[in-house]
Order: sequence, then structure tokens, then C-alpha cells
Amino acid sequence: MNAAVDQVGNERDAHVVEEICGYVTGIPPRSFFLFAGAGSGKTRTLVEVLRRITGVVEHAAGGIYASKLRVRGQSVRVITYTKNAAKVVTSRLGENRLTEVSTIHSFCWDLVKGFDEDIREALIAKNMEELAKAKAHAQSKKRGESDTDRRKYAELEAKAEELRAIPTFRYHPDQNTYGEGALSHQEVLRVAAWLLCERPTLQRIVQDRHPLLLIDESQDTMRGVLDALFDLTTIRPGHFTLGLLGDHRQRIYPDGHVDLPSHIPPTWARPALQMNHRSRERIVRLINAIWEADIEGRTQSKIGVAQHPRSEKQGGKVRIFVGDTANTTSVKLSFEADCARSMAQITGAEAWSANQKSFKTLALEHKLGAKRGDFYNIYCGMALLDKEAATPDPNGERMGPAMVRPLLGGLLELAECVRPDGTLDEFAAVAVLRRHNALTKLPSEHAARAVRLAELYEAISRFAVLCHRTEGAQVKQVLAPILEANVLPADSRLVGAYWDERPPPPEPEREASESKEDRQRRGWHLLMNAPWAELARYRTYLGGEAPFATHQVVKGSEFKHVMVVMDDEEAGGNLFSYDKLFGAEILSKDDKDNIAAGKETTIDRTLRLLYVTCSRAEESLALVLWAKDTNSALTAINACGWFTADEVVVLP
Ligand SMILES: Nc1ncnc2c1ncn2[C@@H]1O[C@H](COP(=O)(O)OP(=O)(O)OP(=O)(O)O)[C@@H](O)[C@H]1O
Repeated sequence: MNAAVDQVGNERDAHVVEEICGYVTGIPPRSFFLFAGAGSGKTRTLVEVLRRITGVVEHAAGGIYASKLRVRGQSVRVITYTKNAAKVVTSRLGENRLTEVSTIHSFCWDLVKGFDEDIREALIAKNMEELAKAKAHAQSKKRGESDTDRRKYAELEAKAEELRAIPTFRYHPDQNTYGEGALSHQEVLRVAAWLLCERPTLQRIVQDRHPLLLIDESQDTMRGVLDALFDLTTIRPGHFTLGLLGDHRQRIYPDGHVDLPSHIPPTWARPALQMNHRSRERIVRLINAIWEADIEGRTQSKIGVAQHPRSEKQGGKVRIFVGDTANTTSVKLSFEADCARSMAQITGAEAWSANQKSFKTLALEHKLGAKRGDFYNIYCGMALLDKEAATPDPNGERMGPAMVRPLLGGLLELAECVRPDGTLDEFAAVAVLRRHNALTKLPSEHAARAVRLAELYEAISRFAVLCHRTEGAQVKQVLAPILEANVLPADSRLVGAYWDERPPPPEPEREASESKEDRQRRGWHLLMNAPWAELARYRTYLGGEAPFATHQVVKGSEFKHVMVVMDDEEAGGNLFSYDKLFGAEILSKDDKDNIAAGKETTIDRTLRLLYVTCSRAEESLALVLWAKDTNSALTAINACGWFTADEVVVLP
């Protein structure tokens, strides 16, 4: 941070763009880490720097920098965390041939694609590393190697053999790739990181193409790639500059460096943004306090910059509601509705009222969101079929499991053609059928064609009646006329499940012991018997448009009014614990071992997650804690100093 700068008020960060331009265009240029907290306007800063150093905005040193890029056929490479973020940067930047913006997966694939020999070598090297690690681990055990260990060695050796026989590798940054030579998203990052360390030619290529690489959300960037890029700044100094933007307080994913600031080389510049342009004063004060908290079980350092709200953003409301997690889900939901009503009174904002309900609810786990959004049965069914495809991603691009086609596509589109009075908008329905290639196989002979059209009409009319009578109708019933008359192209697995009369297998005692086939049969059964009305709500959730989201998926977003639901009991899992954070549960032996070893703890992870969720709110924030032990939680909450007495509400 440039200590000479003493600006106050909303303009206190005004010098940062210029400061960064100075580092980038300096001779020699200097790498930097921009510490940019929640709502500090990272994107704006990034775009303003890019505009200057690519000659869009007049800037003496920037103009020279841009000419050099042009003459050398180079560009500035910008890496964002999501595709959406890449689109935001690109759209704000406008047409700019000197900048290339993409996700890290696209960047890494651009580097390695086509170099099949190298990819193979990298994969085999990683495989050998894993084998050596497995052997070292097994041999360190008191009883020595077990049969399981030997099986693992054999699997890894077989995998290496397989890799040797693969001629070409395939990958797509935006979708999962399957079959021989298909690389996973993780593998592409690992391969690129390995090759960047091992191949001087690749290092040269990156430096020659992109003398400057800027990485947004660097706290969550895979550390292997980041380390390889750190090294690149020291090979041929002056030829490659790295600019990291980020906030380690907002690290959500386990891939990033545990403590990014401590990895930044001492020679780097460290500018910082101190403003929070997003949230009102009360919320900014809360997130500052959260980060400064001394909580038993915290091992992460308090390094960070306290934020300042904009001068016109005084006020803001915060409440924490504490209730007993032993309540049933329906009781909890009704209390949460009371919390929203209470927020409506406190803030006077219509958004919290039962009529509008336009606040955003953030839950830790999809199941919590699914219960609150009333699509629990559908979600559980989809998750059993294919967990990854069933959950939304930060780009809102997930389509649900491929095997349920046409449930989430054509079928819901057809349902939208049913008017509120139950009649069918035939014109719109034909357009849906056309879009989904349902009319391409009509018989050419006149009479047969008429018969088939009548059949389709009959099926869709029955479907419209069933759709309209949504109360109580199950997916299987509504699907029946469409599948039986073969109206829309359907996945064979869906068709098989529809005709499958067998009862579902029982729920296993341990998830891991269940076969994929049994799991999917249970999924199909749940899905077919789920209320039809849940399907549309689930699709909205998948697209990121629902008023519910998980804590992790809202990275980079902002909402006027936010309700954070914290309920360890319902969420399951042991990576996070709001009960431990808020004193409703004592630390476990594992937690204590981690603290003693200075490792990251449940408290560290949960504190950061809370930091991220609270910092999404602009105007008002309701925290709802469903605690295992409400009395202990209340004692800890009253003692922590984050809230005033009138901000703590006990749910009866
Ligand atoms: N200089 C500024 N003046 C006024 N408003 C700003 C300024 N910079 C950013 N904002 C606004 O503040 C909000 C937060 O900005 P932005 O989303 O870029 O923050 P961020 O640093 O990416 O935050 P996070 O890391 O929390 O996602 C946005 O609504 C943005 O329009």
C-alpha cells in the first residue's frame, strides 16, 4: 500500500488504477498482488487498468505499452474464475484486440492442446508421483503394506499403461468430456502446471504471447498453476509480469493457497483497495468484525485491510435470529417466514414482505435450498442420478442430468404453452415441437400423416389437462401421454425408468456401499413420483434464477437483501460448522489436532464462508442460526461483540 497517499471518503482508492499502471508499465515492470476485499470494485479497477495499458484511454506510459504489445503481436491475458465473470470483463472492456479474457481452464487448455506427447508425459509423471506417495504412506504404517495398498499400486500402474496407449487427448472447458483420451477439468490444470514447470519452450511461449497475466479471484486459483506462474516471473526477469487480484478472506474452494498473502514474493508491489462500494455501513462493520474475530479454533491470520463504506451508504440493518435445530423442517420454514416479516418491519423494505419475497436466501447445502424452494423431491431424485449435473454452477449453465431429457427441456417448454385457464396455446406448442425436432419424422403419405398429427394433438391435449391440474399430479402421470405417444425425443434411460415397475432398492446404510445402478434406480423412483409442480421450480434453481442459492455459488454476486440460513444438522457434512463457530458445539478432537498442527480448521472455513455470504448484502442482512444448543449459542453471540443486544433475536 502506498503510504504517501492520504485520500479519504469515497475517493480513497482513486490512486490504485494509476499505481497499478505504474507497476505494469515500469522499466522493469513489477508484479503485484492487489488486495481487493468484498465489493471493493475489483472488476472496475481491472477494466480501468486494461483500458489504459491497451491504449483505449489516453495514458502516456499506457500508450507506449500498447504500441509495444501491438508491434510484438502480444496481448494481456486476463483469467477470471467463471465464464460469467469473463463475459462481464469483456463486455465492459468493449472490443479490445490487445486483451484476451478467459477462465483458467480455457487458458490452460490453450497452452497444452495438441501437445499430446507432452500431455501424456505429464499425466504419467503425476501418476508416478501418486504411486510413490502411496508406497511411502503404506510403508510408514506400523503393519506395513496391506492388500488394499497393493491393489492401489496395481490400479495406478494399469492407469499408466493405459495412458501410454492413448494417441490424442480431448477436453472442453465448458463441459465434461468422456471416453478415451478425455481429460477432466482438474487434469487439465495439473498437466498445464507440470508442463509450465518442466518445459522451457512452453515457458517461452507464454512469456512471448502474454508479457502480462492478470488473475482475478486468485485466492481460489489452483495453487499448482499459480506456483508455476510465480516461477515464470523469475525466469528471464522483466519478460513476464503477474498481477493477482483477490481476497484470501473470501477463499471458498480447497484448490487455492491456504494463505495467499504469505506466498507473495517480497519484491512484489501490494496495492490495496479499502472501499466497500456495495454494502451499507452496518454490514461493512459486521464483516470487518467477523474477520477480526478471536475465536477458539481459528488458525488463519487476521491479515487484511479493514473496509470503509461509501459516505452515502450509512445505515443498513443486521439481525441474527437463533432457534433450535431440533424443530422440524416445516416449523423452521414457518419461523424463517416470521424472520422475513420481522425484517420487513425493521427495514420497511417491501422485498422482505410475504407478497414480494424478493430477498435472496443463501443456504449451505442444496438440500436446504431445495426444501425452502419446494423442489426437494425432484432435487433428491436428480442428485441420485448424477450429483454434479444436478447442482447449479456459478455460471447458471447446468442443464441437469442428460438422462432425464426431455423433462427439463421440451417438456417444461410445452407446459409453458398451457394457459392459466388450462387451454393450450397451439401455435406456441408447435414451435416447441419444431425446436425439439419432434415433427421431422412425420410420415409423408397424407392419411398416415393426418393420423400421426391427430395422435400428437391428443397426447398434448391430455398433457395440458394434467399440467393444469398440477395439484397432486406426479411427474410420471404428466409424462405419460408424451412418452407413450413418443411426442418428444427422450433419453432411453428415462424411457426404461418410466416402464420399470420394480420397487426401488432400499436406502443403503452407508452411501459408499451402494452400487451406481441401485442409486440411480432410487433416483428414478423419487423423480417419477415427485410432484410435477416441483420440476419448474427446480429448473429455475439450476439456472441460478431462484431466490435460493448455496453459499458457495454466490461468489461475485450481490443482492439488496439477504437471508443466510445456517443449519448444520440439516446440511450434513463436516467441512463447515456454524454451531462450532457460534459456540453451540464444542471443538472435536480432530479440530484440536488441526489447531495444534497449525492446519486449517472447520472454524477457519466456516468463518470465511460467513464472510462471503454476509458481504453479498447491500442493504439488509438476516442471519438465521438453527443451533444444537441455543443457550450456548446465545451466550457466545452476545459475547462476540459482532451484534448489539437488539440485533439478536431468539426464536421461541
Ligand atoms: N468506484 C466505484 N464507485 C461506485 N460504485 C462502485 C465502484 N466500484 C464498484 N462499484 C460498485 O460496487 C459493487 C461491487 O463491485 P464489484 O462487484 O466489482 O466488487 P468486487 O470487488 O468484485 O466484489 P466481490 O469480491 O465481493 O465480488 C458493484 O455494484 C459496483 O458497481
